[in-house]
Amino acid sequence: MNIFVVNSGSSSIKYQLFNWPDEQPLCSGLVERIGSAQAEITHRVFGAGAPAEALRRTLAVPDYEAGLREVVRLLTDGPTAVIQGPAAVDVVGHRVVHGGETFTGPTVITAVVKAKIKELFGLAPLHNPANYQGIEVAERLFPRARQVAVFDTAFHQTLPEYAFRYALPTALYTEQRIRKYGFHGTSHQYVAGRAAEHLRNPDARLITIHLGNGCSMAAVRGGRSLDTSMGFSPLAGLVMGTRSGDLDPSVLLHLLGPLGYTTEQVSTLLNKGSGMLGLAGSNDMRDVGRALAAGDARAALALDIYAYRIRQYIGAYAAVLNGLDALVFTAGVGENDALVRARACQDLEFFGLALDAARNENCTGGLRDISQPSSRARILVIPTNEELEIARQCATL
Ligand SMILES: Nc1ncnc2c1ncn2[C@@H]1O[C@H](COP(=O)(O)OP(=O)(O)O)[C@@H](O)[C@H]1O
Ligand SMILES: CC(=O)OP(=O)(O)O
Ligand SMILES: [Mg+2]
Repeated sequence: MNIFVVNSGSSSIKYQLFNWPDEQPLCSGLVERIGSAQAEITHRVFGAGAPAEALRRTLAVPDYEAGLREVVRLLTDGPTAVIQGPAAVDVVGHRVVHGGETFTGPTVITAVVKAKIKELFGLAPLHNPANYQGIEVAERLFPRARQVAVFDTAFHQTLPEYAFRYALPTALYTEQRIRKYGFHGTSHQYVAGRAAEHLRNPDARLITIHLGNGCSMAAVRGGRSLDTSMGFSPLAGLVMGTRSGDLDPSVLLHLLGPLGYTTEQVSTLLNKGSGMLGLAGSNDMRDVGRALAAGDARAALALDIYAYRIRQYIGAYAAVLNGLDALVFTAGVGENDALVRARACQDLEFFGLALDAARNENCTGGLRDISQPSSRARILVIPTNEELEIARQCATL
């Protein structure tokens, strides 16, 4: 069986094709800057005889349909072909960011499921519309395949009510479903599973720290999410690439009232113009690192704020878990940025956490332990693989 996994973002598509049940990736790739004449496709083929280098191509990709069509061409034609045609794909697994309270596990996509995903556009305006478009295009391009949705929110549906409810009048929850949902669940679930295996402890108390463009943390025990830093939307919690994370809600009222912002402007400011971009001038942590090395004071303060927020959540989640077996760093920043990891683990001796500076600096490859042997809890770096986790969940259906 072949499972094709699609992760449609606001301007990109990440994809991976797996042969099942051996979990063997046949190829993977990324289409960036969809909607531009200078879009870029990076495509990698795995297995015997495959070219070692990824293929990179710049071309016009006006929309998702054009992007996925190009990917299908790479899968089926010429030297990159790994399958005969679209009919060789049995299942298409889609990352869908918001599943509300309706979806607690992988779900075969029907007209009813699509309508529900559409209803949730307002709660995840940066993500669900793109995910939905990815589904519609995949239905056209892989008409024979079963389409399955795997929701970012599903893993966090185990949060106890006292953790997911806000202290607002009850009717706002019962009638309007205003509550904490949490996101990046597929990633937290995947790395928590890997960590528990590594520790040989299925009941491990873990704090998983996903630092990508969007950033979130989760408190996980026995493979169940007990709390997480994102909330009603993916805007809450940590400082992110372009999102503010936690704020006093009065700041919004001040922007909307005395400062005369429209709701649209506030949304753009908090989702797209804040975080590291707003503080340091770039949402890419590599730029912030370079600016810091060049003595830029704004970059130094931005990194202080970013790391301080992570440390606050480590403290909170150690309390939620009543102890800690491991801290797990993952995603683009968490896997690659030794300075961010070092700053996030600073001054946590109280919790018995001791980072090994050399292991942290020289850390490449798969799962790595970067703590000192004397550390009471392990500090792990585990590359996330949302696509593999999505394929596994599709296979369970
Ligand atoms: N070598 C690196 N050092 C520091 N940060 C990095 C490095 N490589 C990637 N990143 C960061 O990772 C981010 C993207 O992470 P990723 O998990 O791919 O995010 P997303 O899935 O949200 O697009 C980039 O914005 C960049 O800041
Ligand atoms: C939910 C979310 O924030 O996703 P991403 O990090 O991919 O933007
Ligand atoms: Mg991501």
